Amino acid sequence: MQVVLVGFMGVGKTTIGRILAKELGLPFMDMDRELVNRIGMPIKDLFEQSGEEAFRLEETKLLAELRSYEGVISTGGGIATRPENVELLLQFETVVFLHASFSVVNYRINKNKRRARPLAEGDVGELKKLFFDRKVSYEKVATFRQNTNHKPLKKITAEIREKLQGQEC
Ligand SMILES: Nc1ncnc2c1ncn2[C@@H]1O[C@H](COP(=O)(O)OP(=O)(O)O)[C@@H](O)[C@H]1O
Ligand SMILES: O=C(O)C1=C[C@@H](OP(=O)(O)O)[C@@H](O)[C@H](O)C1
Ligand SMILES: [Mg+2]
Repeated sequence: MQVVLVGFMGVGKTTIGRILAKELGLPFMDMDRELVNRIGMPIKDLFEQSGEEAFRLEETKLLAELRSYEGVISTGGGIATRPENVELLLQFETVVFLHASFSVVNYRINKNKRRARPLAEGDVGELKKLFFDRKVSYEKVATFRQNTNHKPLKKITAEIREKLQGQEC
């Protein structure tokens, strides 16, 4: 089984992916964590040293490698912005679009500063624009959507599992 989680920064991809994988008894891959291991530095440092494009190239390479990965994959929030990633994502068994309101993701990003997100460091207006601009690309690749606003994590993963089961029938 392949389950890929997409959605904006702070929507809960990493947190939910880890729990969902455990509940389904599947391996878990957080793409950002894997990329940090591979490039040997925090994402923020790569952005500063080599630019965002260098990160995007590594991200696409990893996504292509994961095409036959059996498990739960948490992507980074920018995954659906490149057309080549959209093509790849459409080939995975199930892609879940996690969504929440802008105020919720903005709150979560701010309380979670330690995990540096270079694209969230600027003006809140820019972040909001990115939030709305990216929505359409997540929709394009999604098999189904899952709301993560004001809900306990276990309830979110239970709802995803129910939708996954519904798909099998
Ligand atoms: N359903 C939720 N309710 C409350 N806090 C959440 C929820 N999902 C995620 N969080 C918190 O929001 C922050 C961002 O979550 P994270 O999983 O890193 O998001 P993403 O990988 O989508 O950027 C973390 O501090 C996490 O604990
Ligand atoms: O939205 C983005 O472009 C990014 C989101 C981050 O992942 P999360 O969505 O897990 O924060 C990380 O991949 C990188 O900072 C770029
Ligand atoms: Mg994450």
